[in-house]
Amino acid sequence: MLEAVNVSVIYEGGFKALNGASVQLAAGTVTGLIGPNGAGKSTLFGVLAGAVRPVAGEVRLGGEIVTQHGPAWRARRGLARTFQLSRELASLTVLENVLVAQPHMRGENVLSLLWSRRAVRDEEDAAIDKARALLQRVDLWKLADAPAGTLSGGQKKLLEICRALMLDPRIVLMDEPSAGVNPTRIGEIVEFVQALRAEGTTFGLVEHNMGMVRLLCDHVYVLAEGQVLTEGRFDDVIANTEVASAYLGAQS
Ligand SMILES: Nc1ncnc2c1ncn2[C@@H]1O[C@H](COP(=O)(O)OP(=O)(O)OP(=O)(O)O)[C@@H](O)[C@H]1O
Repeated sequence: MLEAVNVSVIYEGGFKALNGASVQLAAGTVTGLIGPNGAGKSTLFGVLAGAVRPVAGEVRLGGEIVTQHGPAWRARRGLARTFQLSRELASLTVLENVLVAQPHMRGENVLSLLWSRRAVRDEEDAAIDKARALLQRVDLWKLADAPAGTLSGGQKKLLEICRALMLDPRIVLMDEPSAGVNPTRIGEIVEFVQALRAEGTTFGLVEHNMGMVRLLCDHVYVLAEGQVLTEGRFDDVIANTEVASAYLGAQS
């Protein structure tokens, strides 16, 4: 379980992007954060991941208070986040993209490299096996040697999820997985996330595509002006007239 409790964030210049927001991502579920542009959804993701430090409130991971720990520390505790492929990563191959997401245990330590080349090689072989298994699941292994920049929008999203999965996360935060994806291909991302959830992975999802939210999310929080306006099952939340007209109507 990952939770934010009464978190507030003030950006430079004094803008209060979050104002006492609380959310819980229950284990083995997909939790959606929805709401209008500027509501604070990405900021709240940043707080959960450790990239944005709240001025008030706390973050708990598996019951432990982790507010003071950054993204790398939280990633080692099983919390991963998907990132849009940067320009640099787009020029690497699909396989290289997944391999560079693997945390290096011995490989980055020069001394142990010298002492234990064999162990490093074994580790690399294991990483390649893991990467291959992931890419095969999403039908990208056949494109392993293609530059990632040549993939379709939907394939890039699947690759971003595979990169996150190299960390063996218990929890994955996904910011707008439908962005830039042909609507006819969104189902492939939905199916992959559903399969991973069935295996026990917990997801947080910031998403404007309400079709995707409806298909995927067990629980939804509606954010507005840095606060949680309401929460519940998707159908119940959108049945709330205030939410439907004021916050979702223009975007769904
Ligand atoms: N680094 C920053 N410095 C100053 N203000 C910021 C910063 N990042 C975000 N903001 C502001 O904080 C508010 C919340 O932004 P945030 O990106 O969290 O909203 P969002 O709900 O994810 O919006 P969107 O749906 O458009 O992505 C916005 O008004 C935004 O302009």
